[in-house]
Amino acid sequence: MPTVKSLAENQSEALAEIGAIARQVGWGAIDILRSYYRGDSNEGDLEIKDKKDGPVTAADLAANRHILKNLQTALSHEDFGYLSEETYQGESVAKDWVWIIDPLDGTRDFINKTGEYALHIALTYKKRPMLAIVGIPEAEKLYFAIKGQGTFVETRDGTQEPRRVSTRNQIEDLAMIASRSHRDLRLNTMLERMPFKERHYMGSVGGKISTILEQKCDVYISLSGKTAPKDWDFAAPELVLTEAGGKFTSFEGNDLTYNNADVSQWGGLMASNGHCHQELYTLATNLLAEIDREST
Ligand SMILES: Nc1ncnc2c1ncn2[C@@H]1O[C@H](COP(=O)(O)O)[C@@H](OP(=O)(O)O)[C@H]1O
Ligand SMILES: [Mg+2]
Repeated sequence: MPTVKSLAENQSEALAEIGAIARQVGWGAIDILRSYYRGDSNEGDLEIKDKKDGPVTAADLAANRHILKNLQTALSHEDFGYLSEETYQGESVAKDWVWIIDPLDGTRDFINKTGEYALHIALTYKKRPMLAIVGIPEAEKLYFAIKGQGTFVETRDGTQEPRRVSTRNQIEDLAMIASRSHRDLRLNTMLERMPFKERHYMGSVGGKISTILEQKCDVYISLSGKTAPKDWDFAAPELVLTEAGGKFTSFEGNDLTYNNADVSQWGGLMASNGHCHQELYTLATNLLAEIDREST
């Protein structure tokens, strides 16, 4: 059984072993989400409930139970902490190694049947991601990455292929993707003023990052408003993008940290293929200042 001791002794071997466990758990959660999505779950209806930060369904909760139960069975209980969207108690977890889990990213799109939802499982060490799974149930694909070892996509039959970001390197040639449902006037105005070649909108952070890994898009931009995305929305997508050659930072160019006192990720998030990353976040920052001046 992989433990914190084995992680300290031979990190890459232990992470490879944990990665295999996490992928298996991820496929099980994909099956649960797909069966609720199709309405053929034995466990009953979707039972949609509105919470402060958006809707939650029986599918979120069932996938969450599956992930926690199986990770906790396969791994030493004392060694790892768990920060999950569905069980978050308002406090950070006092462990070095912490799993950050979103069993259903894009719940609103799941309910609205756009097919644009994902599953995120990240293992972080001292607030930074070391291992990540992003499952895309409706594509039956599972992206995974281990720090320093690249990003791969796995299909149902266990076939794995490496993934890299696109080589497009002029802002005018880039395809941008942003949220379908979390956009306010400030973000919309900023996106309109950026000279992208294409603009796309879809649900789920994992889904948007997967379009960059498939080289259909090159940039994902998000901006908090009255509310902000949370650690579980970003931790796993970050690592699968950066290990594929992309960059994932705040509008100030900083890395994000996770499992802080506040799980909200306030401010702007720039995720790109990396080739004009600094130019992109500098432009975003300048445009926001311009927009804010105009509105006062
Ligand atoms: N400005 C914001 N405020 C709060 N949550 C946000 C947000 N932008 C994105 N998110 C969260 O990020 C996830 C993906 O959002 P989107 O589909 O719009 O990209 C959703 O979470 P969940 O569906 O996991 O609850 C959503 O709640
Ligand atoms: Mg969720």
